[in-house]
Amino acid sequence: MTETNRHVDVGGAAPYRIHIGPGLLDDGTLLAETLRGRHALIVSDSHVAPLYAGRVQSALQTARPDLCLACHVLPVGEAEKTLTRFAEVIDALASLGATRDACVYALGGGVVGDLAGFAAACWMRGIDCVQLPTTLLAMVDSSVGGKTAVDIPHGKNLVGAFHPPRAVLADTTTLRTLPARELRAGLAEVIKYGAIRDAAFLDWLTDHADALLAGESDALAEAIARSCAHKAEITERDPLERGERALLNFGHTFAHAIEAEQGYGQGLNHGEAVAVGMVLAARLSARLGLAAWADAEALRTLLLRFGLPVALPAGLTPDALLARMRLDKKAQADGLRFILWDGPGLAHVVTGVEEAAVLAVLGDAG
Ligand SMILES: O=C(O)C(=O)C[C@@H](O)[C@H](O)[C@H](O)COP(=O)(O)O
Ligand SMILES: [Zn+2]
Repeated sequence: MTETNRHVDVGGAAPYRIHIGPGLLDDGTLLAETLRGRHALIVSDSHVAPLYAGRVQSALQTARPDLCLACHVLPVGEAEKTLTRFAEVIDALASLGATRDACVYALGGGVVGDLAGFAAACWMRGIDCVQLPTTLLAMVDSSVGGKTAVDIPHGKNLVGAFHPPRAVLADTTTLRTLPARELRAGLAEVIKYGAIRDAAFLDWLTDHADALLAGESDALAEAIARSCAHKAEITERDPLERGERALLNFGHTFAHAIEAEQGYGQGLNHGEAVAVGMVLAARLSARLGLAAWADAEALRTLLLRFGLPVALPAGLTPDALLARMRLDKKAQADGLRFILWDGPGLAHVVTGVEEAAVLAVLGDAG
C-alpha cells in the first residue's frame, strides 16, 4: 500500500498544521509555505544534518531562490541541550542577519527541536519556527505544543519558553533508519497518550505491537496521527499548562529526576525514563488508592512488551531522586504535584503528595 499524507490541525490563538507523511523534507513548497521573510536558519545535529540538511536546503532554495539560508549543526545528544549551545544558535542568527520575519527550521529529534525552538522564541523576542522532527519521539511529542527549553545542571528543561511552531512537517521516511532504541523511546510517549486519555488506544497499541516495533509505516503513521491528535486537543485548550496540559507530564516527575541524576545522555534516554516514570507513577497511584494494582501491573507489562525499561536503573538513591523532584516545574509551595493515574485512559493532577509515599515507591522500584 502507498503511504498517504495525513494532517492534524492545532487550533487556538496561534494555529498551525502538523503534516505527517513520506517525502515532506523534499517538498520545497510545503517547507516554504509559512515563510514570511528572506532569512532562514536550519538547525540540526551532527547525526541528522549529513542525512537530511542538504535536501531541506536545496528544496527550500528551489522554492525560494531569494532566500538567505544558513545551516547550524550542533553536536548530537541530550548533553548538548545547554545554554552554551543555545548561545551558539543565537550567534548563528546574528551572523545571518536574521530579521524579525526570519524562520528557524528545527531539523532533528527532541534536543534539536527544544533548543532551536528556544532560540527562535528568544531571537528578537520571537521569530517563526518550523519543526522538522526526524525521530518518533519528536513527531509524537516534542515538536508539537510549543514547549521549548534547555537543560541546566539543576534539572531538565528548567530554562525555556512556550513558543508554538508555525508548522510541523513529520517526514515518516526518516523513521526507516531510526535506531530501534530511539523507536522504542518514542513509543513510550505514544503509550502515555493511551494511559492518560484513551484506553481504546492502549488496546490498539497492544494489537499492533509487532507492526510498530518492526517499523511498519502504516502502523507508525496511525500511531503518530492519533498521538498528535491527542496532543493538539490538549495544547490548543491549555497552551501554557495552566491546567489539563499537565497531564502530558504523566511519568515525567520521576523521569526528569532519573535523567538529571544519571547525567543527561549518560543513562536512560528521555522515552526510556518516561517508561520507568509511568510505572512508578502508576504504583504511587495504586499505593494512594487511586488505581488498581492490577492496572499498574498491566501498564508495566505493556511497556515491557515494547522493550522498554520498567525498573529504576542501579545506583540511584530514593533520597537523591526526591531532591531532584523538589525542583520539578509542577512542584509548588505546598509540595510535590504528581500526575496520578485512575486506570487506563484516566489521569489527574494531585497536589501535596506525601514524600513518604514517593520514597516508598522508589524504595520498591529497583
Ligand atoms: O508538552 C507537554 O506539555 C509535555 O509535558 C510533554 C512531555 O512529554 C515533554 O517531555 C515535555 O518537554 C516535558 O515538559 P516539562 O515542562 O516537564 O519540562
Ligand atoms: Zn516527555
